[in-house]
Amino acid sequence: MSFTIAIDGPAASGKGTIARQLAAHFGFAHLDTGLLYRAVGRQMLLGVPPLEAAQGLDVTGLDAQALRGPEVAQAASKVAALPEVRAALVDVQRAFARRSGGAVLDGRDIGTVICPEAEAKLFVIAGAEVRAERRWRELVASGHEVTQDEVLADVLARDARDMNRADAPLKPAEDAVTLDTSKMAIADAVAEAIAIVERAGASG
Ligand SMILES: Nc1ncnc2c1ncn2[C@@H]1O[C@H](COP(=O)(O)OP(=O)(O)O)[C@@H](O)[C@H]1O
Ligand SMILES: Nc1ccn([C@@H]2O[C@H](COP(=O)(O)OP(=O)(O)O)[C@@H](O)[C@H]2O)c(=O)n1
Repeated sequence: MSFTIAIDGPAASGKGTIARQLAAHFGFAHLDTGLLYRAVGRQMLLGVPPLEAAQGLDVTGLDAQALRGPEVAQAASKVAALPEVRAALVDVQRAFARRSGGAVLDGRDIGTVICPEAEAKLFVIAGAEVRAERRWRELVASGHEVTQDEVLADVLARDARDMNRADAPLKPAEDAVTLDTSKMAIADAVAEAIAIVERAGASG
């Protein structure tokens, strides 16, 4: 059996949190596709040409902790605008989406480009100030020295780049259900996401 849940949305909207908890609830595997672009972005900061980095990426060995910072996030959204980088990362994501036992992928173009046939699609949003505050708390807790204004600027710059690029821009798929988590606690957002996925035919 293969069942794919596609979750897209802007930076720090809560899609990763929802994706992880949906995967645990339904017993599916989870792929945070942002980590792929972050890994390529980090390589670019180290001087490796982005296409070379994308083609040589070891997707099993990604160190999420080392990829979480705002500098890597900006680099990720720059390499993510390069069509050849996106093309180099398509196959690994599609193979993951179709693995037996079910899969949850979160990113920007999962419901639109990577897996338009996904059985369930969510588009997770929240106000920019709310998202910046959440991400700022998370970064400070993990030892990054950043101000809330710097995080807001990072989030807004990435949103603009991600929404306005020509190739696979951030936008909801026509058949995606939008979930606005601005005023929701994590548990409520997850419960709502589970209900949406159950309505799409998954059981768990
Ligand atoms: N509904 C929510 N209410 C409060 N905080 C949240 C909520 N959803 C996520 N968070 C927190 O916000 C931060 C960003 O969430 P995350 O799931 O990583 O977002 P994304 O994957 O969209 O970038 C995390 O620290 C997470 O714990
Ligand atoms: N499927 C995806 C996932 C991420 N990305 C890019 O990678 C960057 C980092 O993604 P991320 O999901 O780790 O970012 P956050 O939402 O966690 O802040 C984004 O700003 C996008 O530019 C993408 O283009 N397509």
